[in-house]
Amino acid sequence: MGTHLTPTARTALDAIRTHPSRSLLAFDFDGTLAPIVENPENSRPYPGAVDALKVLADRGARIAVITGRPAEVAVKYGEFEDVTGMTVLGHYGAERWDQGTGQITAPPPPPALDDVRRELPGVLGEADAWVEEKGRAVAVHTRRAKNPQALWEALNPPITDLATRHGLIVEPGRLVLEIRPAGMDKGAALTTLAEETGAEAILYAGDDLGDIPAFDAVTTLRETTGTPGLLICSGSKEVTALTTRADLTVDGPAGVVRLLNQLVNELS
Ligand SMILES: O=P(O)(O)OC[C@H]1O[C@H](O[C@H]2O[C@H](CO)[C@@H](O)[C@H](O)[C@H]2O)[C@H](O)[C@@H](O)[C@@H]1O
Repeated sequence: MGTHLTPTARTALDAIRTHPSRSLLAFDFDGTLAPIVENPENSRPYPGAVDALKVLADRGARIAVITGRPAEVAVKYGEFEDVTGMTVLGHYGAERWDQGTGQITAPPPPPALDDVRRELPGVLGEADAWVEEKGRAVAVHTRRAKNPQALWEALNPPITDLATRHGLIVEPGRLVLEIRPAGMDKGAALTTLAEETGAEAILYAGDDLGDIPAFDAVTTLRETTGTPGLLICSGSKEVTALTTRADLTVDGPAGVVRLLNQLVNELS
């Protein structure tokens, strides 16, 4: 694996192989562990993904998923209950589930979301969009529209305006515009977890724009603390922004699982 890696990425990979118990392996969910599907409620991990995570966790690696999903939903869809010591950070890090306790911590949803919910139908009008209710956020999906990308682009300005008027932000993603509170992102979430675990090597895998802060966090940790990091892009035609930042681009969730299995086979 990874014959053309940069020196820091190579160091990270070697460290993970040699000392999995000192490593933090963190993953985005949709588009990285789980293939993209039309209906978000049907999203499930690629076959073999969770089995590979279980083996790595049993070898002592700290496994995390950092997702835009509510933590409870990611744990349920991912069937992560048996991955030893795993942490799921939901809503970009605002929520947390730990396998050890089975507990979820989640701050209350921002009251401004109620106003957004009231005004959203007027903003969407007759648009062929689907609204996902997420508790601490609402996501407007265009994947099932006749022209998904055109609708996404048309809805971006009015949805951004709606969010801004209510002190919220828009998280753009793969044919989705999510209205959510500011103040947390996957970079801050990953940095906190890296500090908490004292990880000596980090792997992060993601596919979408919301993963860029996590990629940046790994880069910063490499530069400031010297922690070796390996950045994996779960490649797609929909998002190309991560490929230039990644050490390795693989072929979507199938490629991520291939890589995990390779890692499992290479553990010392
Ligand atoms: O941070 P993630 O784990 O990548 O979650 C981001 C969003 O993922 C989901 O939407 C995406 O996946 C759907 C299922 O494959 C797909 O239909 C949709 O087009 C994608 O944008 C999820 O529904 C969102 O709530 C998450 O924020």
